[in-house]
Amino acid sequence: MTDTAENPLTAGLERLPVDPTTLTIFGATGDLARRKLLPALYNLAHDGALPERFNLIGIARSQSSHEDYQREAREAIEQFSRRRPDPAVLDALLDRVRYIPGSFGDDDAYDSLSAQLDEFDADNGGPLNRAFYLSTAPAFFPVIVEHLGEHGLAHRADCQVRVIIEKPFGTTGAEASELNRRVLAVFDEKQVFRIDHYLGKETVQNVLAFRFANGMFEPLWNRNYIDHVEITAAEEVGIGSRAGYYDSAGALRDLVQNHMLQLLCLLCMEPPVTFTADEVRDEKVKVLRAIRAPAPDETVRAQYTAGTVGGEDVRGYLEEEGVPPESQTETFASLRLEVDTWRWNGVPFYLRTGKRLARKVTEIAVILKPVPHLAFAKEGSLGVQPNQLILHVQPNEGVSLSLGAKIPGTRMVIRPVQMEFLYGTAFMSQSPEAYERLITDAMRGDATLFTRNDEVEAQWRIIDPVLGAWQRDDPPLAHYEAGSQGPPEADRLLEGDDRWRAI
Ligand SMILES: NC(=O)C1=CN([C@@H]2O[C@H](COP(=O)(O)OP(=O)(O)OC[C@H]3O[C@@H](n4cnc5c(N)ncnc54)[C@H](OP(=O)(O)O)[C@@H]3O)[C@@H](O)[C@H]2O)C=CC1
Ligand SMILES: O=C1O[C@H](COP(=O)(O)O)[C@@H](O)[C@H](O)[C@H]1O
Repeated sequence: MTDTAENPLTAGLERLPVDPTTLTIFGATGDLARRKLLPALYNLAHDGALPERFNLIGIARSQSSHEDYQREAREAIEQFSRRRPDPAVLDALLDRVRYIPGSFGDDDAYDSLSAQLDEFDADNGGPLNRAFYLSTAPAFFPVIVEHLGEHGLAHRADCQVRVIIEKPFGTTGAEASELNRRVLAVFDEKQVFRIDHYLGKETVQNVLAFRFANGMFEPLWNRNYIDHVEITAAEEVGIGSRAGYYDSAGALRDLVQNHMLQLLCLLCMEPPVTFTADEVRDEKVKVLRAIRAPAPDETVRAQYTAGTVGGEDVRGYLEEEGVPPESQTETFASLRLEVDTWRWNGVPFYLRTGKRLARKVTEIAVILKPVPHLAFAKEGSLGVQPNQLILHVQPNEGVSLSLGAKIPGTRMVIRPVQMEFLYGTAFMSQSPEAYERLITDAMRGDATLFTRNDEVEAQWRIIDPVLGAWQRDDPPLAHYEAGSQGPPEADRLLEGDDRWRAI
């Protein structure tokens, strides 16, 4: 694979202009900053996609100096970057990094931040745009936002100020509304960029390209031709060292409320007139509003027990470090949803996600209705199956379509074959990480791939009743062996609609 910049098929496409910016990461020593944000910034620098005048400020609790933090950032980039770092690019990036030790609730930290921002402005010959990335535990989101407001850092007449907020955005609809209220008391909605990193994935954006750049699928894209849809986000990994967060979240909040509902929105939304932030998000909100919350018997929740994943014995969820021995938290969630619109009425959408499943796979499988009549002899048509269109989000990014084809020979015997588009071979390039795209878009002020306040609240409106029922043990928690296809209870949801595709 060639680098994007050197690839004739993609050259020149990455460099949309970004105004000079100072990016501040709150939680700069944390797991997300180290594994994703710093490497994304390096890769943007490598591609020449950062503004010429770009500076980075890290804030966290640890008492480090600028030099210590630059060293930590170098190590994180060397360990996690998708590319082997070029020393010259890395040195130039780190040279513009500063660190402020301090507590998020402490006014001194914001005074130091304000002074450092002014210093960067002065060094760069004038005011730079400011982006504040809240890569912290959610409890700090309102604290930081309010301190930014109190210290006069939320609005500036001479530059753009933006705030990027990590997930989870609330743990219930009520919390999300309250958080929106507190954030929007300080910032205007157009300054706010709520991250859902799935929207930064190339293959997720390709759902829109696939639907709205190809005329041939639109006539089929409705209840007349589509039988049902399966959306899977399966992971091999367990919860790692994130028990503190995960045990209070669970799979429904962690992946369904955000990433999976976003996939569903992109799949179901009506075409926007133009590809602008508010038009795209208006259409997504309409989809969310058309989904009624599922009844308890249209949901499955389950927890993994010990098993084998990728040939390695792994422990069960209750044995994971930091998980309370009685925990009822689900590590697998599955829902049956319907989108009550003219286009989709009666089409079931099945969602499933889980940790410690057989392999990592995220895909959208659109299963079309069977042909109305088979003219072929019975034995020849045994292999005829409804067409399946699979949007492979990860891995093996691409799209495949199953077709019935005649097996070569003297008899009319049919079996399914695959037509495939693979990103790797079609574009001969490695896709950028989601955070590369999202950080650039936020610095450019393009909110198309970020969730709006009403959107996030509409997502919770679907999830809240499920959480309520699950708290009442309805349905009871099921179990599945690590490394398996998930709990057998999930098959019950699909009754009459085939079987889940194998993970
Ligand atoms: N990690 C991941 O893979 C993902 C994380 N997210 C979200 O990103 C956010 C950050 O997650 P993650 O990086 O994992 O969290 P971590 O716990 O690893 O990092 C938290 C950061 O906040 C700092 N911090 C904590 N308390 C304070 C305080 N009182 N004052 C100042 N600094 C403080 C820590 O500083 P110090 O180390 O110096 O104590 C550290 O830099 C969360 O909202 C999470 O949900 C979203 C998707 C994936
Ligand atoms: O947001 C999250 O996503 C990851 C999965 O992301 P992916 O890009 O690897 O598909 C998940 O592991 C994590 O629990 C969740 O918080």
